[in-house]
Amino acid sequence: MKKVQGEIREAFRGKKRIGESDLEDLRYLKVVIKESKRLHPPVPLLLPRECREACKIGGYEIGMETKVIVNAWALGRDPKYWYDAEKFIPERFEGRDIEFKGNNFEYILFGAGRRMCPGILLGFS
Ligand code: HEM
Repeated sequence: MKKVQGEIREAFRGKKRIGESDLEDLRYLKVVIKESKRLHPPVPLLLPRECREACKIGGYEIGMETKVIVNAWALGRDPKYWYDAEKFIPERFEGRDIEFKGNNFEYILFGAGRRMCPGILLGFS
């Protein structure tokens, strides 16, 4: 909290007006938000999806019309992908290119692929 407050005060000191582009400078705030969302994804079980055709994922046979629910909450806390997974450590995102845009499957707040959330820029930009 102290660190992120310090960053904000430093970035906006003496400024009378704050615009959206000023937020780009708040790098630590951004990783704090990312870390909060890792531990507490707003949609923890994403949306249920149904398979249009049979497939195999991670060694499991998934039949046609099977409902699949992705547990984003568990992925965000999986020690296979995150060190000290249960701890709040925003610094883990610093200098690493982990985004929520659907390419890092351990961090898929908005889903992934063709049916991922179209509201992503409204929800988290
Ligand atoms: C923090 C905010 C939000 C989160 C975490 C979120 C998360 C999600 C997730 C996980 C999905 C399912 C993606 C998948 O199955 O791969 C989804 C779908 C969707 N979201 Fe969002 N969403 C957010 C905000 C919004 C907003 C602001 C809008 C619209 C203005 C929106 C519209 C939709 C729609 C229409 C779909 C269905 C897409 C489809 O099935 O093709 N979402 N969202």
